[in-house]
Amino acid sequence: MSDAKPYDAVLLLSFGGPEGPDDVMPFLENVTRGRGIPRERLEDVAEHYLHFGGKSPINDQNKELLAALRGELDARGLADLPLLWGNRNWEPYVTDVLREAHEGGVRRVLTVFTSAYSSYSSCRQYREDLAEALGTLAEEGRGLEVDKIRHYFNHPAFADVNAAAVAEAVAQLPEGARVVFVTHSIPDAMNDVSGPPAAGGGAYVRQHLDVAAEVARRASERVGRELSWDLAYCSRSGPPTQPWLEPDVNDHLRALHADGVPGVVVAPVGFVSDHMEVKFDLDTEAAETAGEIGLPFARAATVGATAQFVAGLVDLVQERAAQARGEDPELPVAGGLGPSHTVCPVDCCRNLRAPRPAATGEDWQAPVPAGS
Ligand SMILES: CC1=C(CCC(=O)O)c2cc3nc(cc4[nH]c(cc5[nH]c(cc1n2)c(C)c5CCC(=O)O)c(CCC(=O)O)c4C)C(CCC(=O)O)=C3C
Ligand SMILES: [Fe+2]
Repeated sequence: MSDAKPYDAVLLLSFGGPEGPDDVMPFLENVTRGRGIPRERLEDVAEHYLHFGGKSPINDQNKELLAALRGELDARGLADLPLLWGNRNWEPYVTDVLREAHEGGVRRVLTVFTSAYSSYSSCRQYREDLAEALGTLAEEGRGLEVDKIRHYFNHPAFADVNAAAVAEAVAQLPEGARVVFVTHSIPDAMNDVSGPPAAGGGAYVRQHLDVAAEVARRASERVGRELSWDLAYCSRSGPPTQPWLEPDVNDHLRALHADGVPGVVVAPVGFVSDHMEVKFDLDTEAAETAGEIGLPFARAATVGATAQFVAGLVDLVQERAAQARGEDPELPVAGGLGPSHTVCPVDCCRNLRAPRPAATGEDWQAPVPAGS
C-alpha cells in the first residue's frame, strides 16, 4: 500500500509557539482571544516562556517530527507525497500553508493534529481553525477538502512508546515507586461535553484513564512487577471560581509523599512532545515540589519523534486513505475503548463559548470557492 490516494498532501497541524521574547505577548493574545483568561495568568505564562528565552520548544519539536515523518513516508514509497506543517496560533499559520499548497496544485489534504485526545481544546478548536482557514481560502477562490486521521491516544504505537518510557523512568527509582500520568487540565464543563454526544460526554477523562491503564499494564510487563498509577493534571488556567480537572500534579505529589510512596514517575501522556507545559509545569515546577518534600522523581519521556510512534502515525495516514477509497482496513487499537471516529459527529466536543463551524465533521459543508 504505497499510496495515499485520494489525498495529495499530509498536513501536520499544531498549536504553534513563540520564537523569541518579542513574540511572547502577541502569541498569548492569539491563544487567549475570547477565552476569558485572567490577565495575571497571562503574565505568569509569559514568565514561563521568558524563563526559556521567550522561545517555545514546540516548533523545533515539530520540525524534528516532520523530518522523521518525511523519512518514514519516503521509506514506504510515498516520497512524492507533500508533507506540510501549519499552526493555529503562530507562524507558519495554517491558512498561509494551505494557500501555498493550493498554489502548488494540492486539493485534498489529510490532517494529523499534534494532539491525541478528544475535547474542545484538543480537537474541536483545531477543526474550527481549519474551517476558518478554508473559509478564507474559499473567498480567494481556492477550494480545498480536508479530512483527519482518527484520535491516536489508543493506537498501539502510542501506548507502546509511552510504556517503554515509563519502564525506563521506573528503573531509576526505588522499588514501589508510583506512576503519575499527567495531562493538561481543562474546565470540568469542557470535559463534560467532550467526545460524541451519543457517548454521553466525558471522553477526555475516559480516554486518558484508558491510555493510563494500558500504558501501566504494558510498562508493568516490561519491568516485571505490577505498577500502581494515578492520573493528575497540570497547567490549570482560567478564573479560580471555575472548576477544572483535579488533582493538580503538585498537590498530588504531596499527597503521595504523605502516604509514604517512595518515589514517583511523572508520565506526561497528555502531550506528544516536551511542550512548555512539560518543560515548565513538570520539569521545573513539579520537580521542585518533589525536591522540596524529598520525593524521588523521574519524568518519563514523551513520544516525540521516536521511530515507532512515527511509523504509527504513517500507518494511520495510510489507514485513513484506505477508508477514503472505500476500503475496510484493519484498525489496530490498544486499551478498551475501540477505534475512534474520523468524521466527528454533530456537536462532538461542543464549543461552550461561541460555536463556530468546524471542518472534518458530519455537518461540515465545504465553502464554495469564489468565482466557481
Ligand atoms: C487540552 C489542552 C492541550 C493539549 C492538546 C494540544 O496539544 O493541543 C493544550 C495544549 C497546548 N497549550 C499551549 C499553550 C497555551 N494554552 C493556553 C490555554 C489553555 N489550554 C487549554 C487546554 C489545552 N492546551 C485550555 C483549556 C486553556 C485555557 C483557555 C481556553 O479555554 O482555551 C495558554 C494561555 C495561557 C494559559 O491559560 O495557560 C497557552 C499559552 C501549548 C503550546 C505549548 C508550547 O509552547 O510548548 C500547547 C501544545
Ligand atoms: Fe493550552
